Amino acid sequence: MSERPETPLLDQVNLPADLRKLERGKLRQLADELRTEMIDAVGTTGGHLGSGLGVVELTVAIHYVFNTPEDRLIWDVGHQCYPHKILTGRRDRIRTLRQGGGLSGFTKRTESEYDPFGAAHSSTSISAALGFAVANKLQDKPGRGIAVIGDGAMSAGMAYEAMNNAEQAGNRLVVILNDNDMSIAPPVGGLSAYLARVVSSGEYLGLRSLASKVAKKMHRRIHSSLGKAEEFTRGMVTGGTLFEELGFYYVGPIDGHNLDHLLPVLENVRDSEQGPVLIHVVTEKGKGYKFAEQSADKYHGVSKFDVITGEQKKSKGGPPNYQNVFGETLAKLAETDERIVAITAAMPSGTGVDKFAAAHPDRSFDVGIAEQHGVTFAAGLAAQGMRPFAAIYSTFLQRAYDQVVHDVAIQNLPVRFAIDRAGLVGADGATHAGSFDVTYLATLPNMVVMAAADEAELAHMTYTAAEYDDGPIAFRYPRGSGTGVEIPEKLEKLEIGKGRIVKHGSKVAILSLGTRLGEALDAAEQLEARGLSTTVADMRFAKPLDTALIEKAMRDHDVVVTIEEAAIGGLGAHVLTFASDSGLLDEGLKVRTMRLPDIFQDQDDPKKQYDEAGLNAANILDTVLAALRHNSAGVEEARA
Ligand SMILES: Cc1ncc(C[n+]2csc(CCOP(=O)(O)OP(=O)(O)O)c2C)c(N)n1
Ligand SMILES: CC(=O)[C@@H](O)[C@H](O)COP(=O)(O)O
Ligand SMILES: [Mg+2]
Repeated sequence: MSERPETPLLDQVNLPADLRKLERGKLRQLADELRTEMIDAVGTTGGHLGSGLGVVELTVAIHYVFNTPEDRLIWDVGHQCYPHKILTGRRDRIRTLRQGGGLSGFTKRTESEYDPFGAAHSSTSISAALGFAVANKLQDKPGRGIAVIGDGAMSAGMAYEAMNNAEQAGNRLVVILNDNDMSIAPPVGGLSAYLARVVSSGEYLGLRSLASKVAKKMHRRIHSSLGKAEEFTRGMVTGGTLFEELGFYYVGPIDGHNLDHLLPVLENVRDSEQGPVLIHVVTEKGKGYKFAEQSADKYHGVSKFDVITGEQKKSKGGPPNYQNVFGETLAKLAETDERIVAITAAMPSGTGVDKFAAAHPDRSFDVGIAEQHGVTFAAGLAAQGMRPFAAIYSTFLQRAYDQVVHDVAIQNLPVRFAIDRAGLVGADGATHAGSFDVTYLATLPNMVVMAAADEAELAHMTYTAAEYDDGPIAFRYPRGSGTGVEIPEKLEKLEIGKGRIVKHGSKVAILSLGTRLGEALDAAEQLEARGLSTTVADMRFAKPLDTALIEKAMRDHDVVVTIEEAAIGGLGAHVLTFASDSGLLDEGLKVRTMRLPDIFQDQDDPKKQYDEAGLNAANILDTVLAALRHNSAGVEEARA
C-alpha cells in the first residue's frame, strides 16, 4: 500500500505562530518544502535566488526560536528574504515579486510587521537592530534586535561602526553572521581570509564541547536539548577574536543548514542574560538547488528560469550591455595607458570591471562593499599620478558622497566616476534607482558631469574621461542594453562642456541629457507632424553647461524643454539658473523642465516606470503643446 503523501506542512504555516506549533522533528520537512516553494516561485519571477536558498534553515530556526515580530528581525541587504516572506504571510503574493504592484524584492516596512526595517543597500542591519534593541530597553519593552548579515555585507565599514557601539544593548542585540564565503562575486579582503581561517581550521568538536563553551561564556545552564545533541559541528579554534574584541560573545562557527545545531544554539542565546552575541553561521549560497550550487555566482541574481533544467530565460544577442561597453572600452584604453586602473565595490560583473580585470588583473581592484573606501582609495591613486576609474552604481555612490566632496572635489583630484544604473532600474525599485547623481555631483565645484545618450557616446565618454586630468569627471549611463548604434573604432575625445545638435528645427527646442534622447527624437517627429519645427540637442554635459547652445536655443525658439533621467536639481535646474542669470527669461520665453518626479518609485518594468515618471515621447509632446497653449499671461488657452 503506497504511503499517503505527507500533508504539506507549508500549507499549515501562514505566520511564525503557526510554525511554532509544529514539532521540532517536522521542521526539516518544512524547510525542504519552503526551499522547493522558493525555487518554483523565483523560476516564474526571476530575482535573487542563491542568497535565499542559503538561509532556508536559518529562517525557519529564527522564526521558530525567537518571538517575531516582537523580536525585530532585520535582514541585511534583504535580497535573501524570500523564505522569510513566505513564512510571514506573503506566500500568496510571492509570485508577484519585483513586479509592478507586487512584493518588493527586499524587506519593506510598509509590506509587513515582520519587516521592521527596509533594506537593499548593504551593511545597515546591525545599526538598525541596535536602534530597535536600545529603544526596547529604554521603553522597558520585551523584544530584541536581531540582525542577519552576510560575510559580504560584513566587509563594509558601517557594520563595524555599529558593532563598536553595540555593547550598550547587552543581550537585546543578536547578530547572526551568515557566512557563505560569497558576496556577489567571491569575497575579498582580510575579513574574508579571517573568516575562512575560523571556519576551515576549526576541528570538529562535539556539540557538547561547543555547548560547554557557549554555556561557560554565558554563565548559563546548558540548554537541555543542546546537551543531548549527538551531532558534530565545526568548533572554533581561533574563535571570533575579532568580534570578541568588539565586545561580542562569539558563538560558532555553526552549520547553518543543520537544524539540530541551529535550534539549541539559538535557544541558548535567546535565554541568555549575556550579550550582545554574534553567532557565526556557515551556509552555502544556492544550497539545495544544484544549478545554483554549481554556478560561479550561485544564481545570485537570475532571470526567470526553467526549474527542471536551470536554464535562465535571458534574451540572447541584441545590443551590448552598457556595463560591458564600459569595461571593454576601458580595457582597450588601458593597453596603451599604464596609468589607467579600475575600482569596483564588490560589483565586478555588474559594472563591467570584470572585463577590465580579465585583461589587466593587476590594475583592477575589488575593494569589497566599501564604496567610501573605494572613492578615497581612488583619490589617493589620482594624487599619485594614476588615472583611476571608480565604477560604482549611481545609487551605491550615494554612500560615498562625503568622500566625493571632501577627498576628491575639494582637492580637485582627477578621479573618474563611471556611474552605472543611472535613472530608473526596474525590478530593484526605489532603493536602487539612480535618480540623484546629477543633482549631487553637478552642484560640486570642479566636477564635470556627463551622461551618455547611447553606447557609442559611452565609449567616447570613457575615452574623454581617461584623457581628462584637470579634475574629477563623472559619466552616467543606464542599466541594461544599448540602442544598437555602432561603436566606432576610433573614439572621439569630446570637448568638455559642449553638446551636439542632433536635429535642427526652429520653433521648439528639446535639450536632452542621457538616453531620453530617443524619446526626444520620437517626440520631435510627432511635433513636426503637427507643423512644429523642432530642434533636438544631446547636451552630453550637465556640467559645465554648453551655454552657447542653450542661449541660441532660447533666442531662436518659442519653447525650450529640458529632459533627463534625473531628479530635480540636475540639467533643468542648471539651465534655468543660467537662463535667469543671463536674462534669457526676461522676454517671457516658455521653458519647461522634465525630470523624475518627487517620489520614490516602486519596482516595475522600466518602460512603465518612465511612463509613470512622465518622461516618454508622449509626455514630451503634451508638455510642448501645453506650453504653446499658455498665453503671455501664462494662462492656458482652450485646447485647439
Ligand atoms: C552599499 C551596497 N553596495 C553594493 C550592493 C550590491 N550587493 C547586493 S548583495 C551584495 C553581496 C552581499 O554579500 P553577502 O552579504 O555575503 O550576502 P549573500 O549574497 O552572500 O547572502 C552586494 C555587493 C548593495 N546592496 N549595497
Ligand atoms: C541586491 C543587490 O543590491 C544587487 O544584487 C543588485 O540587485 C544588482 O543590481 P543589477 O541587477 O542592476 O546588477
Ligand atoms: Mg555571503
